[in-house]
Amino acid sequence: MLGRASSVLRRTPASAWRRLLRRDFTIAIDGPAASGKSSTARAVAQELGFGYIDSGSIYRCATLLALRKGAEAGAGGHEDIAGLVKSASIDIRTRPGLQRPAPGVTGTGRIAVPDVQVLLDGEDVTREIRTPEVNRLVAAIAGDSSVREAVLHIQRSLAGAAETMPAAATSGGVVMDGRDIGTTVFPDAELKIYLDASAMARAIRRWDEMSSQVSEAKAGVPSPRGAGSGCGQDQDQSESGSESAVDRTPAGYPSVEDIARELEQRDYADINRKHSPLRIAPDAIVIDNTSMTFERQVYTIVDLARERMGLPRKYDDV
Ligand SMILES: Nc1ncnc2c1ncn2[C@@H]1O[C@H](COP(=O)(O)OP(=O)(O)O)[C@@H](O)[C@H]1O
Ligand SMILES: Nc1ccn([C@@H]2O[C@H](COP(=O)(O)OP(=O)(O)O)[C@@H](O)[C@H]2O)c(=O)n1
Repeated sequence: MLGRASSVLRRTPASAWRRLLRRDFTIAIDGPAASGKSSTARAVAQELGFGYIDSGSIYRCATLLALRKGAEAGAGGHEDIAGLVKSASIDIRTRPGLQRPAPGVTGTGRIAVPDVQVLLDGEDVTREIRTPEVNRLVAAIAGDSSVREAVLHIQRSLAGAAETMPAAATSGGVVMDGRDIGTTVFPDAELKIYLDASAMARAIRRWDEMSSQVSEAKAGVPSPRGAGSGCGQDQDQSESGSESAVDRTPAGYPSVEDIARELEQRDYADINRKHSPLRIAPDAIVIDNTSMTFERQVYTIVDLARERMGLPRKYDDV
C-alpha cells in the first residue's frame, strides 16, 4: 500500500490527509497490550459503518520482515528495517462479523466483531505476526524513529483507503487503534479513547484468547483474528478463570504468568521509548474495562461518537 502512496501524500499533514480522503470522523483508541483495543475498535467500526485499521499489525509486519531477513534490532539495523517496511505492501482487510457469541463464552450475543486479515506483500500473515517471536521483538522495532516514520505513512495511507463496513447511516469515518494514534498519528481525531484494564485481567484475557485459538486449530476451525475472541467476559469471570487457566495450561504452552511478564515488558518499552511513547492524550476519555463487559465498552464508545456527530445516543437503555 505504501509503495503506491505518492511523495506528495507522504508530506501531507494528518488533518489535510483526512480532508483529502473525506474521512469526516476519526476515532483513536490507544492503550496498553491486551486492553481490548482491537476487538473494541472492530466492533465500534461495524456499529458505525466505519473503516478499521489495526496499527499494531503494521509494526508486527515490520517485525516479521526483520525476522525473515535476519535484520538486527540493535545498532545499525533499524535503517534496514525501515527500508524493508517502505518497500513492502501492507494491507489490512476487514470482513463484517456476524452477531454471534464467541466460542465458549457468554454475553456477546448482540455484538458483531469483524474479522481482520493482514496481508504482507500479498501473503496472509494474520497468524504469523502474533507468534511469541514477534511478540518479543515488536516493541524494540517499534522504538526506532525511522521505523515509526515509515509506519506513520502507512497508517495514514491505510486510514484514507480503509473500506467502510456496510451498516449504519453514519458511515464514512475510521477507527484506528494502537499506542500513539491520539497523540501522534491523528492528534486532531474527533474522539480519543484510552482503554485500560488491570495487568492480571489483560494477561488472563490474552491467555483465554490464545487457548481458544489452540482449541480451534485442533478442531480444524479456521480462525482469522476476531473469530475466537473472548469478548464479553466480565472481570469476575476473568479473575475466577485465573486459577483454572493456570491448571489448564498445556505443556509447552505459555502460562498466564508468562503472558503477564511479556505484556509487562512490552508495556514498559512502549511507555518509556523516546519516540511517540504510549501516553494518555490530554483530550482522551479513559475507560478502565477491568470490570466492564465487552458490550458496555463498545456501546459507550459508539454513543460518545454518535453524540459528537450530532446524533442521538442509542444504547442508554441497554
Ligand atoms: N471488557 C472485556 N472483558 C473481557 N474480555 C475482553 C473485554 N474487552 C476485550 N476483551 C478480550 O480481551 C482480549 C484482548 O483484546 P484485544 O482487543 O485483542 O486487545 P488489544 O488490541 O488491546 O491487544 C480479546 O480476547 C478480547 O475479546
Ligand atoms: N500505534 C502503535 C501500535 C503498535 N505499536 C507497537 O506494536 C506492538 C504491537 O501492538 P499490538 O497493538 O498488535 O499489540 P497488542 O496490544 O495487540 O498485544 C506494541 O507493543 C507497540 O510496541 C506502536 O508502537 N504504536
